[in-house]
Amino acid sequence: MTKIRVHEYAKKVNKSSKDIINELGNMKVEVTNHMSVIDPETVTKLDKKFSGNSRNTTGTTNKTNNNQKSDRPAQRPAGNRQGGNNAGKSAPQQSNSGQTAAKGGANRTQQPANRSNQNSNQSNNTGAKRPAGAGNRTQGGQQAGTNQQPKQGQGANQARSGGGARGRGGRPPARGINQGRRRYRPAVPAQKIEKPLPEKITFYESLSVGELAQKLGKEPSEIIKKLFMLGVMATINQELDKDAIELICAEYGVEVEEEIRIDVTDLEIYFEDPDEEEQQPVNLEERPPVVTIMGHVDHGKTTLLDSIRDTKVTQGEAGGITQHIGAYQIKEKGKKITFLDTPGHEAFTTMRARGAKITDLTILVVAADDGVMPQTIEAINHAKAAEVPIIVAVNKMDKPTANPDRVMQELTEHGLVSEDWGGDTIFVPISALKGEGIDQLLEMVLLVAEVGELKADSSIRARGTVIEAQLDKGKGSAATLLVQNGTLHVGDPIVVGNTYGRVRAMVSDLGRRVKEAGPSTPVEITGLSDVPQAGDRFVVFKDEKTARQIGEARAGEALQEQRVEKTRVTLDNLFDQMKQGEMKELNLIVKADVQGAVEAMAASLMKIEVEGVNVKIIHTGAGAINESDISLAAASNAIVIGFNVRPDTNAKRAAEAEGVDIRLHRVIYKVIEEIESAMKGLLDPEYEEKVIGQAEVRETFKVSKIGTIAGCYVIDGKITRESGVRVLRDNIVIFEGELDTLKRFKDDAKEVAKGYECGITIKKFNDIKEGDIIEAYVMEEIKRV
Ligand SMILES: Nc1nc2c(ncn2[C@@H]2O[C@H](COP(=O)(O)OP(=O)(O)OP(=O)(O)O)[C@@H](O)[C@H]2O)c(=O)[nH]1
Repeated sequence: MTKIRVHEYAKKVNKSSKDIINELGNMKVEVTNHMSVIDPETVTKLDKKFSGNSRNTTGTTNKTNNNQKSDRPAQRPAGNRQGGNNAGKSAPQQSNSGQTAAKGGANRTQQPANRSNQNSNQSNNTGAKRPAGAGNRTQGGQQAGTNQQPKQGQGANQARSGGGARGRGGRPPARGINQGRRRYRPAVPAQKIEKPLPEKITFYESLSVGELAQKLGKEPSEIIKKLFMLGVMATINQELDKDAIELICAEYGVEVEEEIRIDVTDLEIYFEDPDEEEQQPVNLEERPPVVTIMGHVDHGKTTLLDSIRDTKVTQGEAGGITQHIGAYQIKEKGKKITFLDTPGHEAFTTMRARGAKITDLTILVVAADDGVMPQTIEAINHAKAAEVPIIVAVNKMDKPTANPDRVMQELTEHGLVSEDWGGDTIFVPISALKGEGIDQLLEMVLLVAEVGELKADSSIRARGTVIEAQLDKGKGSAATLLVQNGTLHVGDPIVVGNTYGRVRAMVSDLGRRVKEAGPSTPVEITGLSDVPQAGDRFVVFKDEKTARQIGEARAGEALQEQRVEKTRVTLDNLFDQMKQGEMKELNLIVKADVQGAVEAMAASLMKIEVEGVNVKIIHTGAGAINESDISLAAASNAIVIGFNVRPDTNAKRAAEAEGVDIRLHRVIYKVIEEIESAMKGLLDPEYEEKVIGQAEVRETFKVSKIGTIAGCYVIDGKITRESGVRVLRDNIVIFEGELDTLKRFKDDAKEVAKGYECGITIKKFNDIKEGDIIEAYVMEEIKRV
């Protein structure tokens, strides 16, 4: 007889390699794996064991005396409900014999094959005693849960002593599960071929033990055992978390992937991962760059935009009457460039605040006769925060006072170093007024765009961003969209922000009706059910029904969200957000009275070290906190720190509207302390009461339905509509509550100052008398100064 490998022999006798390896183990013949060679002598022994197994159709089992781990097949055939039921209860008992159970696991999976194919030899008494003994089995199953798992030796004896003995304790408790699951199997099961393990399994959120077993092609009992060995007690229906799933799969060398279900109503997904059906952009082609022009007031942004449009748009587009739709497209050297024609960074940042990144490139206009100004710096920081490349257009070069070197010098301090000086920022001297240098500027735009490798696929359904939108008397809702990917067609079912519809008509920047618009093209569309907002995303869907569903769902969500305030970072919630892992970087904007203080503060703030969060200063400046600071803060989720400066009125209003946190200080170390404490979660908002004024009650009037009106005279400070009030009678507080109405003569007043008369009513209090003093107060947050 020639030498034969394990797997070859297994094939020959119609068994799995594992069976053979086990059998060899029982015979005390050592083999390492299925490739191991079996010597002829052993083969003969094996033959004795396996010979004629194909004739065996009785369902009896090959039992060896020392193979007590394989005692189970004899018990398995017809189903046993109790056995299954008991599985859970009995699982803990495995602890008595965890080792045995684990070792046995491998054998057990192959048992059915033994059962069907093997002729019984010296150990087949087990099987022989139970032809189709359902009764026995039921009992066995019931008892499995209540009996202790035997030690190996015991098991072997019990196996030999027949089904009954085994039923009382000869099987591992978890086997009940198998029995439960197999109750519909025929008494003589077909040969079981072990399923190959999958390479990878996927799951969503969690899997039950049963589901995991199914995915792995294993018996649940095997998984339960593995879990047990890992210290986890589980039942078949128990849900496993990601860690447990990964642990088990690692044991089998199977890869795990957690499925992330996509929220189809989130339009952002169509931008980040456009993996929606066939909508994956594959035919990527070059697309025109989208350019925003920014710069300080009066440095020539509008003039430049007009100059470019006038010189370029009309060329080759004779007859077109440019119309303002928020963006326009030109052609330079055969290539298109799209300009957003709302100059200034407000529009730019508003878009970014809404999560839309549409600008590929920024032209920073700096007047050569004026140099770098506060808004120039703001623009730089806005562009940097959005990671958009900057080309500097040094404007007004026609002026005799033009000093481009100064501009270059000053911009160096802000990280923009000209190529001439060894940096990588492109500077182009221009005169927007005279149209000089425009060609070079556009050439540079194309160059930077080329480096940026801007690509899009015009064959997919369109998606992009709203540049402007308004309600037009004649047209209804009209929105200028910038197509960022794909092609937009008339008739397309579209979701725009929280509204939807079908594109009824499209008008280009030249005022022409068009049927389609490709990547980077701005078009004005009509046909939406409502007016979207600038910065909203739009996505075209395959049919109107989907668009309507998603649009309506988004409108519903938006309504709900309106009620829930946006959670901007404030020092008070900073720690919570850090804890929730939402923040890794704390963005700060630092404004101070003098540049020296700005630098000192920025330097100290950068030194703060708190684990898990970095301080990033995204903008600094000397001077009052202005609206632009707030919009940058809102877009970048930053906190504004004012050192010896205050926000101006517009900034205050904007900060309130946007929920931007402004912290005002007069001592540097207090600023540092406050930020540090907030990062460590130590900051509690503190409030104190501040009395703002007193009014004396001179007369009272009782008016039905209104109650008592107190005719008062403000004797100190002022009374405001929002203040809390206390009623003092002979210096004793007799009531504390809220103002209801505050009137000057017949009109509602916001506040009434000292020396004036007013009428006051107090909520839920009518017992006002002449001579009472109404004290007004407000609760003020204590600024940590
Ligand atoms: N001499 C000269 N004047 C220019 C040039 N560009 C713009 N100007 C003038 O500078 C002034 C301001 O120009 P705008 O284009 O309105 O400046 P802007 O940056 O758009 O200003 P805001 O819209 O207020 O932010 C106007 O009087 C322009 O005529 C130029 O290249 N040369």
